[in-house]
Amino acid sequence: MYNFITGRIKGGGYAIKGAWLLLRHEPSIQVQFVIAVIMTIAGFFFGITPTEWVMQIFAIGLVMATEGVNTAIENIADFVHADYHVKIGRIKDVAAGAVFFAAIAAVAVGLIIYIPYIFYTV
Ligand SMILES: Nc1ncnc2c1ncn2[C@@H]1O[C@H](COP(=O)(O)OP(=O)(O)OP(=O)(O)O)[C@@H](O)[C@H]1O
Repeated sequence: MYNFITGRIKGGGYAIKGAWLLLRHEPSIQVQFVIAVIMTIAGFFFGITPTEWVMQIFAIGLVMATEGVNTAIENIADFVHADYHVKIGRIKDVAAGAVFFAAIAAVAVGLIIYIPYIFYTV
């Protein structure tokens, strides 16, 4: 039981270290983090509802998590095969495609939340 708990705490530490590495070294994650901060400020500014907060937080989390996994896949791909290979290109394209799905969903959520606040509030 003690080992289980210390193991989980250690795992959490590695995860926080990984999140910090992404924020420090990955330009795409840095851009998404800035967008997340702007959207959070917008949420307070427009006074969005709790449900809208949940949607927004999920959208931000989905994009940043997918981008993190994409970065890990890119790193693995470069590690196992640093030279050009058509399969490595395909693996990276597919991983980037996953981020694209998440980003499209996040943009849709953002538009659905904010268009009414921007255009229909008197
Ligand atoms: N070793 C390779 N072999 C074949 N194609 C590759 C290789 N490395 C990259 N590519 C192609 O270049 C694209 C960009 O790859 P790269 O590793 O530069 O990612 P990136 O655009 O910098 O991603 P991110 O912005 O998320 O860091 C890939 O999606 C793939 O099509």
